[in-house]
Amino acid sequence: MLLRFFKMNGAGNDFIIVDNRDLSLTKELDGDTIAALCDRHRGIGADGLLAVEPAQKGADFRFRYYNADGGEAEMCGNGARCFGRFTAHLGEIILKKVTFETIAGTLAAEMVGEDVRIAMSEPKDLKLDTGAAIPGLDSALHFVNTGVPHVVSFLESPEALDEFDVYNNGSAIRNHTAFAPAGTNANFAAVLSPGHISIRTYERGVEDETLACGTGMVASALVHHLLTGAPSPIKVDVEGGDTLEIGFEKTGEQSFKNVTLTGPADFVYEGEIDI
Ligand SMILES: N[C@@H](CCC[C@H](N)C(=O)O)C(=O)O
Repeated sequence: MLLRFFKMNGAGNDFIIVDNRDLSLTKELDGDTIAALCDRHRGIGADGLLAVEPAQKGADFRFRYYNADGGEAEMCGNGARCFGRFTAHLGEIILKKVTFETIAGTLAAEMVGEDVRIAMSEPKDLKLDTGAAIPGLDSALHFVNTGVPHVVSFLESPEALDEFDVYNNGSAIRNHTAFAPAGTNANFAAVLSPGHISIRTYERGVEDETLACGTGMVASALVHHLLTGAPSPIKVDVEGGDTLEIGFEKTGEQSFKNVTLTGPADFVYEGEIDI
């Protein structure tokens, strides 16, 4: 069959997006097919695939997200902005706000000028300095689930981050027994100035560094706040060159509400491919 798809990216994290509101694609889009579509040499190429499905709990849509390896993940921050932009354009009138159900909860996307702002789920399982370690890395491994699991480790300087081996260190953290069986994404960060950080992320399910990771930016910004007291909003520079903004309100020593992620979500092209 011919699959109609759209290609989008959020800060360089790139996605295939398909409209499955009539559920006609559900059988076709198995894990192997998704992995083949995301293959950068033999397929369309992407960090993940987003499917728009009908809502089950009263929101506007249901959000499904699959990593490049074909496995489903609970949430994707950059994907959520692309999903928001895409679904806002599905009707005759372009919507300003859409809501959608993810495995991590019901979220909202609001169009803010050129950007999209996601109202994120409340972060959970936050632990500063988990005590886990990998050989050759001295900095502490902090953990927080911002929709999906994230480790955050702050390096001593932006220069150290530039030269850092994200692939090998990220893979060691992603597969560390301390974060099994789900595994984790791994973010390496550096402070540029108070309230402004830079991060690089190794993504679970892509099994490599990506140009940006939205839930990773949120995790890193919240850890930066807890370690330094930097107030909301926090700016995050990513490997793809963009700077995004994380907003939050603190509700307790290590709890937050009204967490937002604001940044770009761009259409690239649309096409058809035989699957
Ligand atoms: N790119 C994402 C995160 C996607 C899911 C992640 N790879 C996982 O499996 O946890 C983002 O922008 O948040």
